[in-house]
Amino acid sequence: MAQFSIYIVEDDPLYGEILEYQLSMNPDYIIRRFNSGSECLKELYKRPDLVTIDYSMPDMNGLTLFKKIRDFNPDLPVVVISGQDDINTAVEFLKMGVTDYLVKDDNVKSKLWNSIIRIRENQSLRQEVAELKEELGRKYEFEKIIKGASPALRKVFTLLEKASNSEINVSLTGETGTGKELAAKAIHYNSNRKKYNFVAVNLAAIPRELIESELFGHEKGAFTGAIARKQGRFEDANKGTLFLDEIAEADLNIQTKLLRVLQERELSRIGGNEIIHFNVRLIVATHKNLEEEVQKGNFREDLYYRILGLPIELPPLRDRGSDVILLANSFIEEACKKNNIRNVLKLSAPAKEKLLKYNFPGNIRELKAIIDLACILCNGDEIIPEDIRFSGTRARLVGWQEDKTMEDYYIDIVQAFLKKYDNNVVLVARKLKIGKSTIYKLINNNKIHLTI
Ligand SMILES: Nc1ncnc2c1ncn2[C@@H]1O[C@H](COP(=O)(O)OP(=O)(O)OP(=O)(O)O)[C@@H](O)[C@H]1O
Repeated sequence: MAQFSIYIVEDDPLYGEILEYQLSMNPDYIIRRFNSGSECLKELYKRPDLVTIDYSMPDMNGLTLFKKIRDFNPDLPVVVISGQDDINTAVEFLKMGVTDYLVKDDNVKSKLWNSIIRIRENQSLRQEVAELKEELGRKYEFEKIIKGASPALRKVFTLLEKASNSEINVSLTGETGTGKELAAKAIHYNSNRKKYNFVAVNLAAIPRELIESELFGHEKGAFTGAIARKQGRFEDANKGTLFLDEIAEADLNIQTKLLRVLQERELSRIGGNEIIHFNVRLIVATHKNLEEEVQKGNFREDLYYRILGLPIELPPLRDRGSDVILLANSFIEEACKKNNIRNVLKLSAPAKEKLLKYNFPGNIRELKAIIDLACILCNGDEIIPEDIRFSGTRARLVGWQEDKTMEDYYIDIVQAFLKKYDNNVVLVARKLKIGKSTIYKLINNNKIHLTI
């Protein structure tokens, strides 16, 4: 067990010594003795784990001292040791929240010993309950922010929890609108860094020539237009989390600078000499396949390994089964509130069917926009299929690329099905109406990689 600090307030030096001697038999107990209440009060800021007080002290009586201790720390256990065997005083103290009331008799040493054991047991139980509550709170928070209950999302929740409980860098992948930024925020706000800043930078949204100054800051006059010193986003995120969205868009020059800064955990602003140390957790996101970008020579391999950390893939909405309806209902509720629609609208059965059949290339962001519009178009209490409008340009084949061959598409499709059905080759073969051996051949020839 950890060390346990006990303050003894006792004006009788002999009695104080006896108590100290008895308690110091336990090597975990760190004892300090005070001859008066005021001396003890001055040292409370050092956060003892327990205070024992004599009922009658020269400078203040036990009751006054106890009230002052309570004002300072309402949770600190206090044991009163009194020369008076007066039941009324004992009851009064106990009602006020004293942990124990002991009478100075021949057995007081062993009674105090047992009382401390009980207090410690209680404290560790309370701590355990608090920890369990916090853990529960965390789960609740994740599920409150990131809505969904599909098996694909459950796997993500497990990883998000691991990420928030640790300090590891995180790399989020997933198609546009799958909730990468939301996941990054959820990690931050469930982590020990939550009291500090969550800073998001979208590298695709900033002109190339400004990225360096945005990330690392600049000194006044560092370049034309630098009219004042500017702190960079790394500094803004100190002790917190820096979310670099669209990391694949960083050019090789920025990649090199990022690598150096991340390796050394220090930076200097453009045009400055001062070395600035920082402490950030990095979360990066991209809708591209970074490994492929490394192979193509577009992304530095050493930087890739430095930022990879814990990779988390956000599944596309079409792989989240009935989460589509769960999310739709939640967005309907939000939209009705926002638009002052009194009765929360319902999704009719054919409307649900229409949503479930769609492939949502824009994922959750697209679903949200579709639902917002449907709530406005809806005439009754129920959303009907006609209220649900898919934008023609978006309902295209996902992943369409001119340089892909028919075989590439074939492989993509089989790979996607294997992922969706947990690598169940027999089931995938049945769904796609192809032979099992065809799939096994693709796996054996390393054309398909089974992912977990
Ligand atoms: N599971 C979810 N529950 C509720 N809302 C969600 C969920 N996932 C995403 N959203 C919402 O969908 C929208 C898009 O999410 P977000 O911006 O996090 O996606 P993204 O993957 O970062 O997109 P992009 O790659 O385009 O930057 C946001 O409004 C977000 O709040």
